[in-house]
Amino acid sequence: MQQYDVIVIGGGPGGLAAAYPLAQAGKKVLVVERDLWGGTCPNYGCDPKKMLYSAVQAKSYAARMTSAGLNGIPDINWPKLMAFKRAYTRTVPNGTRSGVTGAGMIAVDGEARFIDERTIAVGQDQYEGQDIIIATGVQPVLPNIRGQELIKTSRDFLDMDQLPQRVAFIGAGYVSMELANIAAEAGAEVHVIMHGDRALRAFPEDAVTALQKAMKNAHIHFHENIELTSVEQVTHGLRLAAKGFTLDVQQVFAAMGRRPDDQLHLNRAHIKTNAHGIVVNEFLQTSAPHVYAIGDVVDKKAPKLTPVAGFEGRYVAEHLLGAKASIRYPAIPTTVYGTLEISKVGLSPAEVAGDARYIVKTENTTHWYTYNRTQESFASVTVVEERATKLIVGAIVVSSSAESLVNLLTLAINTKTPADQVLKMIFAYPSEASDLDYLV
Ligand SMILES: Cc1cc2nc3c(=O)[nH]c(=O)nc-3n(C[C@H](O)[C@H](O)[C@H](O)COP(=O)(O)OP(=O)(O)OC[C@H]3O[C@@H](n4cnc5c(N)ncnc54)[C@H](O)[C@@H]3O)c2cc1C
Ligand SMILES: NC(=O)c1ccc[n+]([C@@H]2O[C@H](COP(=O)([O-])OP(=O)(O)OC[C@H]3O[C@@H](n4cnc5c(N)ncnc54)[C@H](O)[C@@H]3O)[C@@H](O)[C@H]2O)c1
Repeated sequence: MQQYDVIVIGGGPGGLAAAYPLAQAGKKVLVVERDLWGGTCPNYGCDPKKMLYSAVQAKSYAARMTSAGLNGIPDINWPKLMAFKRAYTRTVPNGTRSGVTGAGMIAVDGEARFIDERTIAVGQDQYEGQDIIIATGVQPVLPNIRGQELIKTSRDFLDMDQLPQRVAFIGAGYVSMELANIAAEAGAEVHVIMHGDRALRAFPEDAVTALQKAMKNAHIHFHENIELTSVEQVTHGLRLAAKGFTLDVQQVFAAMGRRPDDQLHLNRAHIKTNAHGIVVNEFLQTSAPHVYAIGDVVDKKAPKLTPVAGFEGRYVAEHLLGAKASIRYPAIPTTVYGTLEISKVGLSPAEVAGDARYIVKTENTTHWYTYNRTQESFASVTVVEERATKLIVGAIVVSSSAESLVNLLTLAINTKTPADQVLKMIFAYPSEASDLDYLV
C-alpha cells in the first residue's frame, strides 16, 4: 500500500488551498479528485456564473443609460456568451491537475472512499495517510417528487448550448436569484417557484424586497407558497404541478440548497455527520482525530463560500505544520450577484436591534451623485458601528456594484479601523469609496 503524509480528498478550492502549502513544506501529499479538477467554483459555480453575469451587467448598465443619452440596448447572443465562458472553463481541469503534479504532489483520478481512519481506496488501489483532509464539497438537492429525473441543476444551466424560452427555478436562494437574472436578461421568460414567501432568508428583508422589485420589473415571475408535487413531460416541454397550480416551461432547475453526498463511507472511519455536513471541532478535526474536514462539506456557521473553503484549507495546512491556535474566522463578506447586488458583512441590523451598544446608519443612496451618474434603480448603504469604540462591525450594501464597497468595509472591520479614522482617509473622487465621508 502506498503511504503519504497527507491525503486530500477533493481537488476544489478547499482541498487545493490545504494541499499546496503542505507540499511546499516538504510533505508527501496525495490529492484525489473524482470529477473536474478545480471543483465547483471554477468549473460550474462562481467563476462561470460571473462570466455570464458580465454580459448581463453590461446590458443592464446600457439599458439604464438610455435615459442619459445612450442609444439602444444590446442583445445577448447566448451561444457566443457560452463560448466565452467555455474558453475559460475548458482550461480549468487540466491546468489545475498539472499545477498539482507540477508542485510535486501525486494526483489520482477517481472516487475516494474510506477503508478505516488512515486508509482510503480509489478503485482497486489503497492509500494510507498519516493525516487525511476531506474537502469533497456539496451536491444540489433535488425535490423528492414524481418526474425528479427531468429536473436540471445550476451545473446544467451554466453549460447550456441554447437558452430555453421559458424556464423555472425551484427555490429562492443565491443560485435561483442569480441565474434567474442571467436567464431573464438573456431573453428567457423566467419563473421562480418558492415554497414559502421569503427569498434569500440570510439577507435583510428590505434589501431583498428591493431586489425582488427590480426582478419583477425585469419580468421575472415569483410564485409563492407552492409545494411542487410533480414534473411531467408534455408536448412542448415540462409541466410543473402543485395543489391548484400548473406551469408549463421548457426547462426547470433545482436551486433548493446543496448537501454533501454519502459516497465516502465515513462510518468506516467513525466520522460523525448531520444533515448539514461533517461535524468538526475548533481545529476542523472530525471525530476521527487524524481526519480533518474543510469547505462546503463541513457543518458550520460560516457561509459555504469559496474564500471560506480556501481560508479553512490554509488553516488546516498550518495546523498540520505545527500551529496550535484554533480557527478564528475574520468578518466574511458575501454578495448575491443579481438584478441588484446585495452584499453583507459582519453584524446585521437585525442582530443588533434594540442593543444600545450599536448604532445603525442606513442611507437610501439611490439619488446620490454616485448612483444617479449610473442611473441605478435602487441603492442603499447600511453601516453598523459600535457606539463606544466607533468600530465598524457590519454593513449591507445594495446597488448594481455593491461588492466593491462591501470589500472596502470588510477591510475596515477586519483591521479594526474606526469610523473616525476612515473619515481621515482620502479616497479617489468621485467614487463609492469617497461617499464613505457621508456614510460612517
Ligand atoms: C452556481 C454556484 C455559484 C456559486 N457562486 C459563488 C460565488 O459567487 N462566490 C462564492 O464564494 N461561492 C460561490 N459558490 C460556492 C462555491 O462554489 C463553493 O463554496 C466552493 O466551491 C467550495 O469549495 P470546496 O473545495 O469545499 O468544494 P468543491 O468546490 O465542491 O470541491 C469539492 C471537490 O471534491 C470532489 N469530490 C467529491 N467527493 C469526492 C470523492 N469521494 N473522491 C474524490 N473527489 C471527490 C468533487 O468532484 C469536487 O471537485 C457557488 C456555488 C454554485 C453551485
Ligand atoms: N454569490 C454567492 O456567493 C453564491 C452563489 C450561488 C451559490 N452560493 C452557495 O451555494 C449555496 C447553495 O445555493 P442555493 O441557492 O442552492 O441554496 P440556498 O440555501 O441559498 O437557497 C435555497 C432555497 O431553496 C428553498 N427551498 C428549500 N427547500 C425547498 C423546496 N422543497 N421547495 C422549494 N424551495 C425550497 C429555500 O427556501 C431557499 O430559498 C449557497 O448557500 C451558497 O453557499 C453562493
